[in-house]
Amino acid sequence: MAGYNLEAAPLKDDVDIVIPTIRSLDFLEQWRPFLQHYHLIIVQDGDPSINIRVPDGYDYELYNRNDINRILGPRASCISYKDGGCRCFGFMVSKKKYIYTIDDDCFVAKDPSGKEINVIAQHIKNLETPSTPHYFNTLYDPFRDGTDFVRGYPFSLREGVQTAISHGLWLNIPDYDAPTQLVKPRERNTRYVDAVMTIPKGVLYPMCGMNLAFNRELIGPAMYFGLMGEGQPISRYDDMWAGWAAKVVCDHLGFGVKTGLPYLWHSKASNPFVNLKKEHKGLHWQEEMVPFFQNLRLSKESDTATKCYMELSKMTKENLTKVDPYFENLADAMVTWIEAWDELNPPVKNEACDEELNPPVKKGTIKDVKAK
Ligand SMILES: O=c1ccn([C@@H]2O[C@H](COP(=O)(O)OP(=O)(O)O[C@H]3O[C@@H](CO)[C@H](O)[C@H]3O)[C@@H](O)[C@H]2O)c(=O)[nH]1
Ligand SMILES: [Mn+2]
Repeated sequence: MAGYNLEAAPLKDDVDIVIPTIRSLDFLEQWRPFLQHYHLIIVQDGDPSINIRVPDGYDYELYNRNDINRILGPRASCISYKDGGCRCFGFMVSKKKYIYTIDDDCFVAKDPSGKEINVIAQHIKNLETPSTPHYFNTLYDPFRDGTDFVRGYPFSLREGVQTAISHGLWLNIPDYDAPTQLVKPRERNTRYVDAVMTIPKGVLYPMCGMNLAFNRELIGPAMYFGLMGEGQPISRYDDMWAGWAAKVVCDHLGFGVKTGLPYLWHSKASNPFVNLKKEHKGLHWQEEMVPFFQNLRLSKESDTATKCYMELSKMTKENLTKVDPYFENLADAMVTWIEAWDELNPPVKNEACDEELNPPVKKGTIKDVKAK
């Protein structure tokens, strides 16, 4: 692929870019310098008979609802329809180590010096350096250039843990819920905070899927964006559900989650009145869902993301069905998701000794992390 500087595309063979879309992919024109060397997995939501155009020069796979039904058969029921949560189908069909997922109404942002931000380069830095979930560093990420652990930071904790998730932020339209958008229609985020930080162990956060990267080998099976959209009582909590679940799984398995840089420019295409209709049950249920995730404890037998997720599905059924019968369906869909994940991502066997080549990742270990 000619034309753009390969240095702007680090680890190009290890990253897939997943885009859910009900609109157009013209936004990719502006991203060429940063995204054109990567492979795209586009999940076309809504009417599958609509032909969407992918800008020339991009290498991509495109899946519509008919494709999802054909590939997953009855298990396609676990993939949301008419909700951005359909993106997780892309996570499942990818074979790469890292996923970067971005929405179709997002554009390249500039840092305060006026330089265009290379989102993937920053996410990869975040993912390839350790996290520090056990003790907070007041100068934020000690693995960034020009900073370190502050005085009083125990040396025994400076190795950190492997990072599984990098949550990027947004300039212009912030990720507010519909009521907040409705009362502050003109609010724009102009504040560029030059910081990356680890979200401490035991602390949950509202994960947004708009500008998100993760290590699918470590946490992929826990990145299920739930059952939302058409036919369901709730929408737009897809990324929240995935974020809460993935964080408790990361905490349990000893992996870290970072938030902060990189920023992108969000020029919101969704409508807050429509969003309020889609979100209103979630606005109530989050008061029960968050304490559920805060209080659950996974067992020590759950030593992989898959096993954690199966245990989580059982706990969802036991604890949240009293909130609404919907959660029973969600819990079943979580199991279906894992079955489908395993079918598309079978464990790799070493035929010489008949051992699995991808055994459970040892808790809290860091592979290939360069010491500072
Ligand atoms: O039915 C749908 C609706 C949307 N999409 C695609 O999903 C992403 C995000 O959609 P949108 O820009 O409308 O959503 P926002 O309100 O701006 O952003 C947040 O909502 C989250 C919850 O879904 C989302 O992760 C956040 O970023 C776009 O690419 C749409 O095209 C869809 O596929 N199906
Ligand atoms: Mn948007």
